[in-house]
Amino acid sequence: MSDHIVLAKKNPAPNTGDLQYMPGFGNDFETECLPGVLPQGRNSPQKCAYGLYAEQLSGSPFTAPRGTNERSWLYRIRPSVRHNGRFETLDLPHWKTAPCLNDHTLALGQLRWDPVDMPTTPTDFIAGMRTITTAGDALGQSGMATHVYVCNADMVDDYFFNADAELLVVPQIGTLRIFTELGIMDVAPLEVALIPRGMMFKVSILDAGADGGARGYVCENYGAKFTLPERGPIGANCLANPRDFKTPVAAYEDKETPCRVLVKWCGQFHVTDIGHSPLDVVGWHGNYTPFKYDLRTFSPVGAILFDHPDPSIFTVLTAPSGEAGTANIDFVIFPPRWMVAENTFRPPWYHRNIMSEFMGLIEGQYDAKEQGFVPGGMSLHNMMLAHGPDAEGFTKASEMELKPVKQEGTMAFMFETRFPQQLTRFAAELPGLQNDYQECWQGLERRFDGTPEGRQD
Ligand SMILES: O=C(O)Cc1cc(O)ccc1O
Ligand SMILES: [Fe+2]
Repeated sequence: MSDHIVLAKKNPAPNTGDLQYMPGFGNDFETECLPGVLPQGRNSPQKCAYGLYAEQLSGSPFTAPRGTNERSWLYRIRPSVRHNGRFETLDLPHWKTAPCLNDHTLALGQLRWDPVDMPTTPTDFIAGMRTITTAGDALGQSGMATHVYVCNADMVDDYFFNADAELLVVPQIGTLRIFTELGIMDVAPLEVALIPRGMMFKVSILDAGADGGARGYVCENYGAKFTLPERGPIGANCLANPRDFKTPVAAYEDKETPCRVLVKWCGQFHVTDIGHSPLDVVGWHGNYTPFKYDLRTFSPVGAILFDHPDPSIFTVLTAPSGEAGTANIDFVIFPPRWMVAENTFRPPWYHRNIMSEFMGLIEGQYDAKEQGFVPGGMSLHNMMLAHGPDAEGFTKASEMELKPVKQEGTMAFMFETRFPQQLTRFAAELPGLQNDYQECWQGLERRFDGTPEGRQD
């Protein structure tokens, strides 16, 4: 950690490296780098301690119901408005925003890709964002985009905020250090991080992969914020537990050198100069916060006698759309777990879905695909398009002895949305697009020639 960064110290949690986090989902937190930064019993005293400025960051309308009302109070060296004049437009050609229709000529179909290559020239997290699909309409504050980021350079004097969406970051290779206005999070593969809409941040690569860079997936959520799904009859525990979400303690940079603030706003990018680091929040309190979550702390609940349940049992976070049970986005994982169901075809069933499914693989193998879906790769099974296990997977799962089997060393995930996902031209023209993906189902033969008990071949 460099000299000019100051970190608050508070209730160190175990196993969090040199950074500290506060546990809980949607809590009202408070954290300060110096004693007495936070005013007590009020938000906006005539003079703030240490001469700081008070600034509110509203993540919901003032009048949102208590359950969804989110804001934080930031006590900072300068207010955010202190930058050098107007914004200028900036070109980031690979980061697209919905609606982004008819951008390619690829025919409709089930799609799968090999991993996107690492960049060969210095590329930071923002420049390395490559949009794969867009869905809905960012201006209508609904829908989402899926991206892959590939980067090999740190953001040093560049800072970014996204007015269009919150960002759910899913690293696949390399550990990211995400320095936000509210604190610093280190996020490694098998962890995810959420950066709230409008919150300033920069990303550096803490630990690059073997090929010198970092890669991962991002879900850009234009709609209502990600929250925990209801557990229904599961009760008060399991799935993603609130205390496993970690919000960083306050941290600030006291840096008085030329910097830039980059903004994504209604699908366009803008930049302005600023003479200091905008990550200058010395203390804050509130419930509009970034957080990270370790996917290994997800406690899966599944079938313990027979049948394959709907994958919604594996929902980590859901972003509601306003229509009950119809998510703008569900973030679903397929973690290591025991498969014990008797007399059951255990992998995912053949399926057509009104929701549109984008999938990625962080490590290991996914149980519906024997080959071709590799870590860092992705697949798209769009609205109402049929999909399911490949022929090899079907044969194996139909004939295996159904003793308990542990699926180990695997972590796949899905960004599932109610909106059809529109492919970008970049995705349609990626060299890693598998032209032979359909082949994986061609070995599924006609099977209507068996006995009532099922064909024995
Ligand atoms: O592989 C998929 O398509 C995702 C998926 C997984 C599952 O267990 C059930 C349905 C489903 O769509
Ligand atoms: Fe599916």
